[in-house]
Amino acid sequence: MYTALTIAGSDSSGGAGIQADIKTMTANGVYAMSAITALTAQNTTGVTSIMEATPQFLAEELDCIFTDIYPDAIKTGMVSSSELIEVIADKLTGYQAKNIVVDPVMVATSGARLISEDAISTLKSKLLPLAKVITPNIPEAEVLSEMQIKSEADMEKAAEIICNRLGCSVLLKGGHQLNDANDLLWQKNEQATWFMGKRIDNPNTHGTGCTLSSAIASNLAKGYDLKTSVKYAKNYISGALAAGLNLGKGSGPMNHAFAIKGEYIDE
Ligand SMILES: Nc1ncnc2c1ncn2[C@@H]1O[C@H](COP(=O)(O)OP(=O)(O)OP(=O)(O)O)[C@@H](O)[C@H]1O
Ligand SMILES: Cc1ncc(CO)c(N)n1
Repeated sequence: MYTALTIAGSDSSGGAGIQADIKTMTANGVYAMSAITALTAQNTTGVTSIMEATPQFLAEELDCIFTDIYPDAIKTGMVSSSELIEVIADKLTGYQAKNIVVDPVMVATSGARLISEDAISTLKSKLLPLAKVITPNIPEAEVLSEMQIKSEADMEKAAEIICNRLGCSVLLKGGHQLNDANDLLWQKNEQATWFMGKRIDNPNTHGTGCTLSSAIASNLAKGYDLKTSVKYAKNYISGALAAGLNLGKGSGPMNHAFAIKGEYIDE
């Protein structure tokens, strides 16, 4: 069985973070493991409290995983401090991890900040360069490229800047702000590949970013190339959104049980 690891924060409401990642990996037929960077007390309306793991504990989680069931792919999500980012970068390098997908989580859908200001520079210098692909949304890409993004042409410019600076491929997600849910994959030698998505009329988007990056990692674990992995992951998230679950008082979670599995759609 193919195996994948998520290194991320726990979401007590089960819609984002570790819980979204494990649901996604399982639904995509991959054995899921987790190294928890922080506990969050949160629900569909917001985050009320965060308790970080200690750097030493996170290091032990990663040692236990890598010395026993070696992951075929890894996804990282919420990592709130420089120290924790450094532990992850050291361990991923030391264990020669492959197929690393970094979701540079900065702010939750509800608006809560999930990373400290100084950790952003550590993320840029230590973790993002290890990634096969990073998956910023538009506000995160604005921080990483230091430019404003108002159009699909701006998305291409920003993705190129990030790719050149950090040396990794960039999947810039349009879902957040622009009208269509079109995502841009920028790879060093191939430049722009667009993944077109129709905007699904569903206000319940808690955990979309976590779900997409976990689906990509699952597909990489199975041996698909990056473009195919993104294509199937986009199909998965569209299925999970279209299933139309409506739970909670705020922006609710998606339905993984009825998400159509990525591989079976080829449009
Ligand atoms: N309403 C929608 N309809 C179709 N696809 C969507 C919709 N909203 C988001 N997506 C898709 O979901 C994926 C995640 O994108 P999004 O920009 O929402 O991530 P994010 O902002 O990082 O998520 P999060 O809110 O969990 O941090 C992308 O492929 C995006 O195109
Ligand atoms: C734990 C966690 N990770 C990521 C996000 C981003 O959606 C969130 N809301 N919570």
